[in-house]
Amino acid sequence: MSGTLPSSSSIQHLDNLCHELALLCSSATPLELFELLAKTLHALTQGQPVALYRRLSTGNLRLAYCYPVDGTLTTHHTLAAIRCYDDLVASELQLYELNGEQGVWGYIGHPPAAYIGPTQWIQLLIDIASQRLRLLKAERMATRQSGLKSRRKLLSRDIKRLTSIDDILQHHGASWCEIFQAEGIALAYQGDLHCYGECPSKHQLFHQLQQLNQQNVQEEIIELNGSCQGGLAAPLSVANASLGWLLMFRQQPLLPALVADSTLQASLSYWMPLEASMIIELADDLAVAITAQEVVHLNRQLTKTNQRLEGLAHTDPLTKCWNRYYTELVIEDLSHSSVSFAVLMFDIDDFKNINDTYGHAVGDDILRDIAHLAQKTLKGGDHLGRWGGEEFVVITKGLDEDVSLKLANQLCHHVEKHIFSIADPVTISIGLTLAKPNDQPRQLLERAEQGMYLAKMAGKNQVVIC
Ligand SMILES: Nc1nc2c(ncn2[C@@H]2O[C@H](COP(=O)(O)OP(=O)(O)OP(=O)(O)O)[C@@H](O)[C@H]2O)c(=O)[nH]1
Repeated sequence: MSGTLPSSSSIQHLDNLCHELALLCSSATPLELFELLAKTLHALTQGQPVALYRRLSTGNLRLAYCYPVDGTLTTHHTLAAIRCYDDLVASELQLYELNGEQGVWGYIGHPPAAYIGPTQWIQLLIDIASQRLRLLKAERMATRQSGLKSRRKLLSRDIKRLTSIDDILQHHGASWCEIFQAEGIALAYQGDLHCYGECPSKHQLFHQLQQLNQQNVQEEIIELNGSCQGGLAAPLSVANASLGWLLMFRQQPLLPALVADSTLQASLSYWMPLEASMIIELADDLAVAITAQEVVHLNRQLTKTNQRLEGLAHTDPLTKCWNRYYTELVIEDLSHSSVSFAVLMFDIDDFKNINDTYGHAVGDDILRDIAHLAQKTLKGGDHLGRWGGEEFVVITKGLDEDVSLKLANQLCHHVEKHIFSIADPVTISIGLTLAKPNDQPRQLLERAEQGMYLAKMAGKNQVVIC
């Protein structure tokens, strides 16, 4: 071109080229870009089919796009058969390199054409397209990476709140699908499958997992074929222990409806290396989250079991109030503290008579009723324990003698007024004592018992302070 005036046809070409370049520069997705580039090449070669191959990290090639979309692979079988650079060279296709960040990203090519537009313009078109592709990919990956980063933060924050793997998938599945442009996610953990979105059937998944586990694979990530075509599997592992698999699925092939040929299907890649590494990051987070969740769950169960055991060890089975062992501990503890407290010991009057008249089972009911009644009379921080047989002990804190006496009298009164299931009256006798400095538990209890004995002596159904 240099030194000569351009002809009118080359001006026309230039016009078209400027238009194509403008379109390429404004393409919003790689697919749109491939379409435009292939369409332009198709026109410049007077209707030759155009194929685009992506270079994999293994050095092999994969057909990623072809134009025209319909029918090309049926009429040009050789395009689909190209799997490596040697195949490409042997094919005699007219080739152009698409350069990515790290060298050749892929190739675009077409069968030799009888007429072809000016090659330097085509090269310019390819260069601009490569540049645009790099930009689009960088932009898209940056958005997705930052999306994944914030979802990973949310996952670690949610570990304690989410109660199961299904719960994790319900809360995060939709966002992960969006970030990875996937239709479905499955988590295989301890022989169970948990699915979100559109996944292959459980039968197909179990079959696939069997294969994955048998392969004893060393790779970090595996693209799936066959019935799980479009799936990517990343191992869930913590500290080198394998827990299961994270599977992601893209059901839509890059070449819609073109690829009936299953050998070609097997050679299609649905995931980019950067996506794969992002999925590994997610799998690592998930493995930690699931393990942490398991630990939280086990801890909760352990705490519950401990509480139940502790409750059983400290509770009287008949009346459900504290037992003597625990009541002794409470008195022991309070005796060594500076807290002021009073001890009430009470006993059901003529209980042997009640048992003899109405039977032991009715006697048990009366014991339960009295414990319930006492519990209702006492305030929140007070302690009620069954001391043995028909004897109970109450410990109440922070009350002086007058208020303690009032409480004891109230208790007597409530029992007397209560309507029990028997015709005979039911009453109690109470011994009351206040803890003195340097009191030993035994001294305290002896005084309370003495008071109770005196109350019985004085005619029962009353309180005596000792
Ligand atoms: N139903 C029932 N009876 C019990 C239980 N534990 C002890 N007893 C009975 O409580 C009765 C206590 O009788 P005594 O010690 O003679 O005292 P009392 O008849 O209440 O006479 P006073 O103390 O003088 O009023 C005995 O008959 C015991 O068998 C129990 O868990 N259930």
